[in-house]
Amino acid sequence: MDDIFKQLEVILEQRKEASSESSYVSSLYKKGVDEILKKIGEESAEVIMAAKDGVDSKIIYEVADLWFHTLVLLRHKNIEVDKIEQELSRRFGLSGLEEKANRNQ
Ligand SMILES: N=c1c2ncn([C@@H]3O[C@H](COP(=O)(O)OP(=O)(O)OP(=O)(O)O)[C@@H](O)[C@H]3O)c2ncn1[C@@H]1O[C@H](COP(=O)(O)O)[C@@H](O)[C@H]1O
Repeated sequence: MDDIFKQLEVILEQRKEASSESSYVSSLYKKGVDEILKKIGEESAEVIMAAKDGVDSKIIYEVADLWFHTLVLLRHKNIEVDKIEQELSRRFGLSGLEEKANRNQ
């Protein structure tokens, strides 16, 4: 699962050098962080509307759009996906869930 995030991370880094005419991501970088944040806002609203509609396929589609644009933001800020994984792992450990999960294995 996290493999796709890592693969996308590589492509999103490469897009910093690409021409904006051929690449959506490159054009977003060129428009600047406010445009990336705007997309995240729009995609968040679309996730909410999809969840209200209650159609699973729409929710999946919109969450993919939201996660994708969040990955673009992270790459723009040079924050690695690993850092998010580490933060979630830290919280998992803090909550004692890790211990419980290990006990149930
Ligand atoms: N996963 C995605 C991805 N998900 C969503 N999008 C784009 O994000 C935009 C979402 O915007 P909206 O939901 O508002 O939909 P829209 O109305 O069609 O788009 P707009 O006209 O509003 O921009 C669309 O233009 C989608 O094409 C993506 N664009 C690219 N990728 C990945 O990023 C890689 C690099 O993309 P390029 O930079 O385009 O080569 C690709 O190989 C893909 O793997």
